[in-house]
Amino acid sequence: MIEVSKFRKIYSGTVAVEQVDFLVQPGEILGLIGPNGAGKTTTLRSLCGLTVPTEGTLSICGFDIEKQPLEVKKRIAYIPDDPPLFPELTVEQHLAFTASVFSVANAKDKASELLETFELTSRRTTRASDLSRGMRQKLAICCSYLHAPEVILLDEPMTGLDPHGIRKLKESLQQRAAQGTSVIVSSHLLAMVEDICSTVLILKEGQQRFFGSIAELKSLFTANCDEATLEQIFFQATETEFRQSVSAEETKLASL
Ligand SMILES: Nc1ncnc2c1ncn2[C@@H]1O[C@H](COP(=O)(O)OP(=O)(O)OP(=O)(O)O)[C@@H](O)[C@H]1O
Repeated sequence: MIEVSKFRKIYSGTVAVEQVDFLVQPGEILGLIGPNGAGKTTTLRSLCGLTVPTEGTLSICGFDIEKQPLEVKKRIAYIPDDPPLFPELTVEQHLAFTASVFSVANAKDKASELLETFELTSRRTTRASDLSRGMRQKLAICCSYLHAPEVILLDEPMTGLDPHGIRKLKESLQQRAAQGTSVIVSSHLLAMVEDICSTVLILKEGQQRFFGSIAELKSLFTANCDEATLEQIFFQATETEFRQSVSAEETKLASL
């Protein structure tokens, strides 16, 4: 479970995120979308404690990110768009290191299975510095899955992946969500978001434009939900003055 309330982030005068509120239940995959500079990475980094929020409350599985960072780190996996690996460590050394940090049981079997799924078995002894961009991404995904996190945050995860890798990543996220994991995927690939996400959060220039189900978003813009794609609606939601209206009750709650 991921809960974000009244989140705001200002970097030395630049407002990156302004008053964002959303919830990702266990088993849900949230698509985090918005134009460049919308605040997507800032939101993900704040959720895993790499960026300190200016205001608001962010929690993972009921643990406050600022007050209980260790409890949060045990339960979370964050895959940034350019994962920081150790250049001198091999593929299997990365997995062994990750397993020891998180005290993973049966780590060797789990690591072998993940390497097989993401087609890295033949690269077990290759150093990270000698992997291709897509292979580094696949290794980061394998490492992040090893401790069976309850929350997975991914920033542009498809970048560099081949079609097999994209399919395996999508399937693995859906499988993990089906087992109760909460997932956030930040991406500009709207067809992929529409394919695997149950809910979306649209940001623009740090402002929350919409949070809710894709069906709900479509119903705001079109009479026939089946005909409009998320891509078509994205432009209407971000290139107009559209703001999701909130009910009178929510407005009252927000003002308390
Ligand atoms: N470390 C930082 N210091 C100052 N400003 C920052 C910093 N990181 C991000 N910003 C600013 O915060 C805003 C949001 O940036 P962020 O990286 O969160 O956007 P994004 O939605 O992930 O964009 P993109 O789609 O281009 O990756 C931008 O105006 C950016 O310039």
